[in-house]
Amino acid sequence: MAEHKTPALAVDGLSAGYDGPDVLHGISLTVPKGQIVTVVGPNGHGKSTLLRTISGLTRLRQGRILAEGREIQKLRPHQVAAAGIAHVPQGDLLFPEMTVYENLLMGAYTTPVAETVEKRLDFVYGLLPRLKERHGQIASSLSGGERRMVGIGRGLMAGGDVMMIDEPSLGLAPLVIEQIYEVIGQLRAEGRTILLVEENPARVAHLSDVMHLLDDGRIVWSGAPQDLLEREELLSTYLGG
Ligand SMILES: Nc1ncnc2c1ncn2[C@@H]1O[C@H](COP(=O)(O)OP(=O)(O)OP(=O)(O)O)[C@@H](O)[C@H]1O
Repeated sequence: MAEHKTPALAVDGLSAGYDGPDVLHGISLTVPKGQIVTVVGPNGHGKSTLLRTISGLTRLRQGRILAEGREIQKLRPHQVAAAGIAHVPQGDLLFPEMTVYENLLMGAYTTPVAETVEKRLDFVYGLLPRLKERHGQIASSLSGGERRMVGIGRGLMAGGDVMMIDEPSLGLAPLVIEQIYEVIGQLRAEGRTILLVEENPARVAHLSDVMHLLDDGRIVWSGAPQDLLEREELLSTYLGG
């Protein structure tokens, strides 16, 4: 049965921080294969830190991280990527003077086989035809939405089993946010496994299988997205809605 299968990604009792006290306190969650699991919560409460810790960019102080049941918490970022966890960070973090094509290729840096890279590129261009049209354009001349699409495309080029996407709506106009989430909806329809971070639950409820509400470094609520939207007291306490 599905619930007994090893999850694509699991976090168990994870605590992490920077120079000072812990930012995350005992986070546990699982991302089953083919699902979109979303972490929502106010800004500055640790959502990005969670993804960064899974990626090996921020130091884990306690707990375990498992990819397909295998412990990965001691791996370095490139090894985490090679273990199948792709990270689309907040903001665009593209190489501004490189073309769309070159930025996409950077996502496949752990993949030595040219044919595999070519296949992934075909997939990305099929999903995001606007990037195909602009493959030779330098990243700094793209619109905000296009840059975000390159970021997602670059994550897909890594060919991971799990994509972690950090607040893809950040700084975009409402119509462009819709386009970005349409793309994520297409990935969901493809059966991709995604750990998504977003501030506003209403934007992603329709896409998510499970939602976790993160407040002050702790998961304070987990459940079905529709249930969260109906819990007015949670929304007003934690999200000011
Ligand atoms: N590099 C860093 N060094 C020190 N503290 C940091 C660093 N990055 C984040 N923090 C702190 O960790 C806490 C959690 O930040 P984090 O970015 O994870 O939150 P968030 O929920 O993702 O919010 P946002 O969406 O605004 O990034 C904040 O208090 C932040 O100031």
